[in-house]
Amino acid sequence: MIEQNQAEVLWNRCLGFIKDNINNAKAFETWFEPTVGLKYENKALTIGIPSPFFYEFLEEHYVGLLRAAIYKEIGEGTELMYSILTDKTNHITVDLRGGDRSPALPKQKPIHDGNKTPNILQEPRPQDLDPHLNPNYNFENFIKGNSNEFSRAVAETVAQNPARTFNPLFIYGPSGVGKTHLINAIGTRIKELYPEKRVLYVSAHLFQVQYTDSVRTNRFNDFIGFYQTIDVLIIDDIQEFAGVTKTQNTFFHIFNHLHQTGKQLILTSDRAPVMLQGMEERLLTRFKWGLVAELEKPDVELRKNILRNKIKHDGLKIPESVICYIAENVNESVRELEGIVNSLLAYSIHLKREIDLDLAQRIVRKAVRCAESKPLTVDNIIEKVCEHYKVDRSSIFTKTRKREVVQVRQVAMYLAKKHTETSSSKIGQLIGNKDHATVLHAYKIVKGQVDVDKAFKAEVEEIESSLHTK
Ligand SMILES: Nc1ncnc2c1ncn2[C@@H]1O[C@H](COP(=O)(O)OP(=O)(O)OP(=O)(O)O)[C@@H](O)[C@H]1O
Repeated sequence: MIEQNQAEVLWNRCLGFIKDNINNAKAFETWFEPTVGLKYENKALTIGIPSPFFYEFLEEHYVGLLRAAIYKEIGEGTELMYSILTDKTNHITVDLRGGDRSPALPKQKPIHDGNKTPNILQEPRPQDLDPHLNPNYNFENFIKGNSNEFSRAVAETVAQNPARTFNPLFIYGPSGVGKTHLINAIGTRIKELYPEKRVLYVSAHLFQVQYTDSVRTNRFNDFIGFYQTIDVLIIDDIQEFAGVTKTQNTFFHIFNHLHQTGKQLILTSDRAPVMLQGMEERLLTRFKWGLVAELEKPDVELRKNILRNKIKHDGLKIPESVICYIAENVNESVRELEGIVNSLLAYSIHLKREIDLDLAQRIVRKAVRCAESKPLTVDNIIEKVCEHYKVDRSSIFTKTRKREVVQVRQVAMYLAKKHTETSSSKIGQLIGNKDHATVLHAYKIVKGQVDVDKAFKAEVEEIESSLHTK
């Protein structure tokens, strides 16, 4: 490969020829002076031009002169390539190939190596591009509910009419609520309706890796050119761009190019644009150009429907009472729900027993120990302790000194002191109408036993693990 300065030398010779032969000095100043020789390799000279319009204009008006210049100064058969300096400070360029429309310059071979060879004038066939979509994530198996109805509806609208309605479509929401599923569903539907469209799903992380790699291997032009050929660009977890300025800068140019040329952008994030710290303002503004839709945590009805669907899909038999129990107690994300069903299946195979409420409770307790955000009350504790020791709630208010009832009171007092902010006298009042000294005594006794008796400790821990489940 000849150095770039040699490309400059070659192109300057061509410019000399052009200057001598052009009939209008002003035209030379306007159309040729801003150009620069960038690269010469494999009998192809790449020149940098300020905008795509230069390419159009030069090819339309000066193709004969260009051919004469490069044939004379470099040699017959030399190809001319254009590279748009979209950002002079950062040297971001977009490669175009000259000559396709010009009989004067040699015709280049058609390029159809899909993902690898970007060329926006000779777009690779759509079938050469792997969209990287997950076919398991489609609209058919995306269960509808109150929390996702709006996002789902706009997703379907975008899928029906890419780049005509909401552009960009920005979907945000906490982890595991179906963002990736939904955007894959959009991509898959677009491919079904418009097979000729070049759809690409990419995680923000992968985009960043590709970008860094392209810079490292001197293929930055290929990288940016490739992304500019995409019709529907889907980027997941855009919050990963926060704080990485160069990636943001590059994405900004790709975003602008695609948006301006009527291509669809679909983005997801774990938070709303306004909450995206470390993201350039100009990008945040653009994220809000189209539609920002929130995917909320699924409500209990949606959780039940998702569970029923998964159970049916996996060919499992799980009683409705178990479904309700899981849906009511596992409320963080759909991913968590799916995990519980998978664990249930694994446990039931391992223990060779039917999936029942008891098994579900054990698994849910382990999985969502601290999921509940509501503060515990003394009442919650009394309920769980009574449930555990199978003692009637009302018995703790009687004067009885039966061993099991005394134990229930003491354990309840211990847990109330440990897990609530309630004062000792209030705890005493709520648990059998005792005074604060009794509560402190109970706490000491239970704590002492927990410290020395492993079995008792496990028992108390089991109650503790149930405190946050309904
Ligand atoms: N409404 C739904 N119907 C059916 N499955 C769903 C639904 N919502 C989420 N899921 C399932 O839940 C799992 C997690 O969803 P997904 O990966 O799309 O979440 P996410 O919001 O992208 O999470 P993250 O931000 O962590 O990447 C997937 O298996 C997905 O299929």
